Amino acid sequence: MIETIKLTKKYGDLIAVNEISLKLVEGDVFGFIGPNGSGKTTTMRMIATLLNPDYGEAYVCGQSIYTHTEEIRRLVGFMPDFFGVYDDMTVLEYLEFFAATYRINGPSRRKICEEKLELVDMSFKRDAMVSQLSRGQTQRIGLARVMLHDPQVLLLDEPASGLDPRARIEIRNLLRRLGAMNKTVIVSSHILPELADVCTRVGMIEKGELIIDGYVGEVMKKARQAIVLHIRVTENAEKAAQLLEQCDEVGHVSMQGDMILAKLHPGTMDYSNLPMALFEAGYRLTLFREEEVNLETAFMELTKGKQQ
Ligand SMILES: Nc1ncnc2c1ncn2[C@@H]1O[C@H](COP(=O)(O)OP(=O)(O)OP(=O)(O)O)[C@@H](O)[C@H]1O
Repeated sequence: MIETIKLTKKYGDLIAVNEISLKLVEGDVFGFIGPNGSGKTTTMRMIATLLNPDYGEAYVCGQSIYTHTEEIRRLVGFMPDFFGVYDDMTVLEYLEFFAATYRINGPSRRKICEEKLELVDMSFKRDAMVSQLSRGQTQRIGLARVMLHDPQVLLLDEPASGLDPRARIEIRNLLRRLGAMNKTVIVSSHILPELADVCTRVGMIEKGELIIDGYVGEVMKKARQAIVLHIRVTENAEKAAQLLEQCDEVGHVSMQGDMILAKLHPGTMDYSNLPMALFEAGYRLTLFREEEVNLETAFMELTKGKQQ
């Protein structure tokens, strides 16, 4: 659905996007994560044919961004991070106006607009003035707008920025629905937890370079190369830590307050000896569990050393 090959954009000496290669298929909801200025918008604008790359190639549904601009614009719905709305219109008029620009005419136009309003849970505001919407409601109308022509690919630039927690949850639910509808979605954010539970795939961009890219499961697996145990004993934690350090399974031990963090050697899965060793030395355990690997800890682990 979307393929980029060494996609590159420079602004003078600055390499805003540096040889990004990506391949996304139908139903992929790709969380594009990176700090401010890392190149997310620039990448999306190139895929949307709004900006010419300096080097590299991108295809949307098999069509090149260089030769099939018109076709790609029909296939893509791009929601920029900032977009204007026309104040003196009702919500429905606003959508009908944009539907007309997509040449959606006749009786189907109203129906399509109402369907998209339904999809973003905004039917109850169909007759409200656009100027009277909250920021979250405006974002949702923006999403309805980019879906009017039923694009196969959605490029959503920070759709949840500036929204309250409830509106963020609604955007997440909507992203899930889009994936279930077999759309291909790229959604950017500089906040990882915001996207962690809705994306099927994640990529992290730093200074124009894609430093991690993979299906959520793969990323977690990569990060899980070494199990970390969280251990707490009733007393003499420092001594217990020293004892653990002598065990064959353990690679590195550190303290976090009164908790011992024991990182096992990569690939070591069986650590059943460790509680035994502690018991036999007279320690009483109050905690013994594996550190949970969620997407956030996975990223922290995998990007160690890659970010300056
Ligand atoms: N038109 C331009 N001229 C010069 N430099 C630009 C231009 N557009 C973007 N840049 C630079 O390119 C880099 C990448 O910008 P981009 O907007 O793609 O980042 P981003 O990851 O989307 O950031 P944010 O999270 O802040 O939206 C930044 O250093 C930015 O200053």
